[in-house]
Amino acid sequence: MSSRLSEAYKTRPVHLHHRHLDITSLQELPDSHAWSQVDEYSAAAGGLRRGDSFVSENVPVIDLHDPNVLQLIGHACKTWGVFQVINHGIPTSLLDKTESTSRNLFSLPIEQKLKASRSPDGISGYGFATISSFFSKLMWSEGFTIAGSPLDHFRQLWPQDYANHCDVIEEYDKEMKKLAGRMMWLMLDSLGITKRDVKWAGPKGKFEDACSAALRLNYYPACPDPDRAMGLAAHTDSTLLTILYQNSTSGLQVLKEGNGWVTVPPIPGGLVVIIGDLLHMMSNGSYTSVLHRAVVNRSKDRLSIACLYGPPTSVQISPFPKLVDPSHPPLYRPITWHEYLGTKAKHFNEALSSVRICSPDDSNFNDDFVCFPRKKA
Ligand SMILES: C=C1C[C@]23C[C@@]1(O)CC[C@H]2[C@@]12CCC[C@@](C)(C(=O)O1)[C@H]2[C@@H]3C(=O)O
Ligand SMILES: O=C(O)CCC(=O)C(=O)O
Ligand SMILES: [Fe+2]
Repeated sequence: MSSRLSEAYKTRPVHLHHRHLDITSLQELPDSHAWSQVDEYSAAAGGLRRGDSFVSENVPVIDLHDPNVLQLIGHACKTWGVFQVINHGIPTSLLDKTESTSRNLFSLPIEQKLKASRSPDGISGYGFATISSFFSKLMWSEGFTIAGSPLDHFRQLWPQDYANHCDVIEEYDKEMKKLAGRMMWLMLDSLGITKRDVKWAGPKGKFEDACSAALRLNYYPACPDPDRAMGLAAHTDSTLLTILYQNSTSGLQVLKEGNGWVTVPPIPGGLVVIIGDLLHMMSNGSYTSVLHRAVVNRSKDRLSIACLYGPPTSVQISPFPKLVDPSHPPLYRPITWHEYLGTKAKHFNEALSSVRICSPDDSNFNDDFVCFPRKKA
């Protein structure tokens, strides 16, 4: 796995002043984890509050063998910014093995997990999501990020049998990167972008070896008071795209205009594809980087594995010239992934609008501020 991504936080360390608490055995929600605002954004998007039931639209499920796959993907990217894929070619056995390694990791004693903690200027290791620093309350989840080789951290976690767990994670990373490269072309194709338009897609034009990815293992224990807790706060991903495996417990929700928060139900063997901020910029705003979050529940724990896929960290990302003309001026200034991760660590959900080109007569200019007002828990 590439370790270039690990450089991104060296100049902008993310200090988290939270104490680690073993939340798995708690019978009550401690004040440190009690959120007063769990339904932010919902009213603005025209939806109901958590717990209210109403019929809403469903996140598209796309069969990658469907003859209309390009149109289906293009439509999903524009209207939802998220979809699920089936017939993607990733063997169920690999998904099962990776889930089993992740479960094994999170079931280790807290002292053991803390031996593999993420450092403030690092990306890899056990610890809170980087966005935790924006909230006064803690999230009801544990996480482990892997960028580059997992070997050093896994040796700390499993001194005896780290090798097998490393093999599983490395195989998963390799397969996910291949699928992400394939998804990239399906999404770009449906925008009319060809290999000639993407100079950094690597020698074979398949994004392989050119792109970086980080894996984030997320674990959400069952929660004694789920309505006042937050598994992972609403955010967009700072990626080109994210491929998410979720086990059979639901919890992922996306914000959809006119519907509010919509649950992405787990489907056997399915994988969720989430458009990130960089693809939003490259498409000049036509593909939506969707605001999403993870909620928790009282009876079941939940596990998800995100492959956060981005371009080579020092390539300038900007709207494709093909998608720009006098009536569609570029909406974003060029930025590298490295710089954008730093911007996200500083501005969180306002990062995207901070990269937006300011034009006084652009009536949409303030849209991002309207959609993503920064909220404290
Ligand atoms: C490459 C990355 C994207 C990410 C920050 C990270 O350095 C590694 C973890 C990623 C993650 C996963 C959970 C949500 C998120 C917002 C976070 O805090 O850590 C994302 C970050 C992101 O997309 O900005
Ligand atoms: O656990 C989930 O469903 C969401 C995880 C996520 O959004 C992330 O890791 O970026
Ligand atoms: Fe995410």
